Amino acid sequence: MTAVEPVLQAEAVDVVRDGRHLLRDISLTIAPGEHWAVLGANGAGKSTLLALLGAVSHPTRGTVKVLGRQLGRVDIRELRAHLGHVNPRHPLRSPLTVREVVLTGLTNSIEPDRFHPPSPEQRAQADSLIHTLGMTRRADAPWTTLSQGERGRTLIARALMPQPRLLLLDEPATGLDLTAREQLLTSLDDLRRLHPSLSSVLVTHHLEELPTTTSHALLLRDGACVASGPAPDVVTTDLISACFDHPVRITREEGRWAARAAARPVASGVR
Ligand SMILES: Nc1ncnc2c1ncn2[C@@H]1O[C@H](COP(=O)(O)OP(=O)(O)OP(=O)(O)O)[C@@H](O)[C@H]1O
Repeated sequence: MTAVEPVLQAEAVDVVRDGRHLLRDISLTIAPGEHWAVLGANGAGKSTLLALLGAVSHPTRGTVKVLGRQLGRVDIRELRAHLGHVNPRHPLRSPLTVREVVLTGLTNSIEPDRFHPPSPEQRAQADSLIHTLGMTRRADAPWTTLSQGERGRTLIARALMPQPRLLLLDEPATGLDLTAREQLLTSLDDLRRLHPSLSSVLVTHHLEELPTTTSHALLLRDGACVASGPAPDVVTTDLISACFDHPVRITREEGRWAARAAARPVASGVR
């Protein structure tokens, strides 16, 4: 039996900036079909890790390999073609429609490439992704009129146009209201079921923002790994309390996690 090649492998990675360790000795292997959550408090190093995984920055020490090819040794554009990185601050100002925005994912450009119009197959692929992300009714709506949640789902469809092996999501539910957050999480679950070999990494500090299909988790604290592995082993009361340096109680219901402050022991004599 041949072993499945990991989509991404980070080994003993350190990131040092201005003499400060932002990440220390982080190792992570992501296999096809795995959906990782990276959890940690503000400043723990989550975005720094995601920038490494997205080939946006380089490690100070250690190696990052995308589909077996090492960051720093091969053309970075070639590696990035396998990585769907969703930038929540997408700098689009013009009123392109949802469909047009999704199609710009083919050229990873902000505006459409007028010299390379998409083929009928590519248009059909865009419509299929728009459908999976629950945006069919808004496919012809201009970007400038979209809600934050609709923009987020449009950008995920855009990132998927080049058929990446790994989707990187940095706090995709931040700022969304309850309905928009639930629509986003349902869309992510649908997407993962429809594309079983796609892998993903989702960064958040809110456990309530984890889709039910989250399979693995890595907990960061002050740039170091507190725990990593299958989500049920890692997203636990003890490990999350250690990660956030605060006593919390973790529950999981119908696949979704929730965290709340652990009840404090009542001191004797106090009513
Ligand atoms: N270029 C840099 N030079 C020095 N320090 C940096 C640099 N970039 C980030 N940092 C610091 O590194 C730490 C980790 O930042 P990072 O953005 O990765 O954290 P995070 O876990 O994503 O935080 P948040 O949840 O607040 O977004 C922070 O203390 C940040 O101020």
